[in-house]
Amino acid sequence: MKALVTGISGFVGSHMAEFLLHQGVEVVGTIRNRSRMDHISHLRKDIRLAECELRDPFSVETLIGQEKPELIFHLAAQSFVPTSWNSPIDTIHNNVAGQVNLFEAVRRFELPAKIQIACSSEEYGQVEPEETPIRETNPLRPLSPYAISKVAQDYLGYQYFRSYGLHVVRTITFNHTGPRRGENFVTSNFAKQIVDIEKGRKAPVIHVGNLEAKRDFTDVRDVVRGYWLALEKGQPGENYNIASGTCYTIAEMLNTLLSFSNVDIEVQTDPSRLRPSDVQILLGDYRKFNEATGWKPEIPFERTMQDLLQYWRSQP
Ligand SMILES: C[C@H]1O[C@H](OP(=O)(O)OP(=O)(O)OC[C@H]2O[C@@H](n3cnc4c(=O)[nH]c(N)nc43)[C@H](O)[C@@H]2O)[C@@H](O)[C@@H](O)C1=O
Repeated sequence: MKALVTGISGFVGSHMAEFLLHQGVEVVGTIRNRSRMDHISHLRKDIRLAECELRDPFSVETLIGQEKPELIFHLAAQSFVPTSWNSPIDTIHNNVAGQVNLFEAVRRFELPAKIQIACSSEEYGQVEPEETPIRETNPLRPLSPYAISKVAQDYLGYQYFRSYGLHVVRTITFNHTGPRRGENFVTSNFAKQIVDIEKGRKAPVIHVGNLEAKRDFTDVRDVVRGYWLALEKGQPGENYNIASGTCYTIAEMLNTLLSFSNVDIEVQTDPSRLRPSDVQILLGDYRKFNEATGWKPEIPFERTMQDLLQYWRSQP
């Protein structure tokens, strides 16, 4: 069995590759010439890398024609919400055109591949507290250009299934974190600041944005197991929430991290970390996915937070 992982050098891509190798699957991953390789350096002898610019139809067609994978995990994306306000067109182009190119190449070669696409809980956007836990039937009220790009990816998945019968399974993943999470994202950002304080590299002040927002965090290792199950047991054309079913305020998440450290810190709001509009609450209902695949989260939030701190402590 051969799997293609787009964005293999990224946070989720590297965990996906590890999971697939454990299943005995042959792994090919896409990178770009500016990709950082540190997340996959330990896997280099076990995986194959292909340079591919997903925004370039020719590049994607060449890759798909050469590799003809049976499974595709489409994880490559511009995934940081604040960047999408600074460069909205780039985010939309990158995320949407990349996926269209992939679908068109699969279609052109009539490849019977199963394709998982990484959609996002950001698509739900403005959710009222009484509308939680969020089901797949909730309305979509996206609040950022990133969220718009994910709505487009999501509905393109639906449309290519309906129009051409592509085996597309849409996973709507809520926040996920764990070792190797990029330092821009809130869990890693706070964990790294704590470790910098522990190591005496930084004054004991943590800079934060909106601490009131509520997020539903799943461990990345549970998420990639979900992506595998989505292709093994999920129905083509369907969408599935992948979530923990519990949410914390960002302040609670910070306190959990701090409970595993002995630094004394001051918390300071940095206005540049506040967003033009922030999704206030994301709390997912994963029953549909559980019924289809048997998936449920296994790694407790506290362990994820501990592992994340350990990751940053182990970095030079
Ligand atoms: C499902 C979804 O999940 C992620 O999107 P996100 O929720 O925007 O993730 P984040 O870690 O940037 O922010 C989480 C919350 O934390 C608040 N917050 C407070 N203070 C800071 C802060 O200092 N930095 C950051 N980054 N956020 C902060 C911030 O305002 C927001 O309310 C991506 O994986 C995305 O790709 C995706 O699909």
